[in-house]
Amino acid sequence: MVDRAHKPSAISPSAGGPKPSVHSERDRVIATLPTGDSVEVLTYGATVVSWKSNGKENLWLSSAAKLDGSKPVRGGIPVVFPCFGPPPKDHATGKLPQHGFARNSTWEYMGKSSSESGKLASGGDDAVTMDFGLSTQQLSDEARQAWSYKFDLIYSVTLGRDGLQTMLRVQNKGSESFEFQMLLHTYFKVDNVSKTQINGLGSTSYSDKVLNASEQTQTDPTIRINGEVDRVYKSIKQNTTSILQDGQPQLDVIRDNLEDTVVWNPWIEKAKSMADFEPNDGYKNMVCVEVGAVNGWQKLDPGDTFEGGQIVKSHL
Ligand SMILES: O=P(O)(O)OC[C@H]1O[C@H](O)[C@H](O)[C@@H](O)[C@@H]1O
Repeated sequence: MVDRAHKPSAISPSAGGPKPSVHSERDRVIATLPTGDSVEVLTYGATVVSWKSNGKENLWLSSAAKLDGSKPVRGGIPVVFPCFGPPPKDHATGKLPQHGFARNSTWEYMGKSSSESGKLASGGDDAVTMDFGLSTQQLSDEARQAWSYKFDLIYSVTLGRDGLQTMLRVQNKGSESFEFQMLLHTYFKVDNVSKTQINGLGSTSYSDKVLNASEQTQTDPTIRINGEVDRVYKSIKQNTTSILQDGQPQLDVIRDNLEDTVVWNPWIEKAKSMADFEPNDGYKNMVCVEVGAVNGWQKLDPGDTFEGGQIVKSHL
């Protein structure tokens, strides 16, 4: 059971008018605003699998994604912790699978809080937050043996009229320090990736995992996708990465206390090689813009807490 005592108490929404609603099903929790905007979160991986605003789905989810807990979800927002990518063998995370254990562990739904105080609730609009917890005791024996530190994670998913906020709080509950990476592996849905532009990463240095080349610099302020892209942008100065479609702003991804962003599109061959990536040409309708702390390691001393995440705003 994750300790929620340090969380601020719920703030009542403004009086009058319809309120957001939250209902839980066997394997997921769904929040809906009076406007019809909604967000759906599986307890498996605390994976956000749908976020709709203005009647439109903002997240890409493979039609072959496994939602039954047998495999991390291909799409939505998988949570990556405590390592990104295949961990280095000589690191404390070295025995864990690619992207760690958070995305394939079952989290506890800790309840909702309504608020008008969040960053999404400007102008007195109601917002609703759902908290999910994962701690050492909930891990599989395999994961706990591979990484034996004591921790609490609280993942807070807030839906507001202005957008979606997802924040991960990491607490060291043990008596020794540990190192971790974290990332929110968001699959955004786009109409046509060939006409998608990504702005806000200009003049930033990155590692190109396709070319296996580190220390590259993004000279063009706009990234266009016309082939496989797998880049880790590091120590980014500006907080907002924007996704444009046909030259029109579609989404803003705002980093909160995180300095890195991965841009990924598997393109034709890699998409075909992933059994859970369907349809095969689904790469045309998605781009991953993944905020995180993945450049080196975050060190967390006993009792300390780290919090980072994103606010995503849709312009459509
Ligand atoms: O197949 P997965 O383990 O979900 O990883 C999917 C992708 O995640 C990130 O974007 C990495 O940068 C990619 O190298 C990786 O291929």
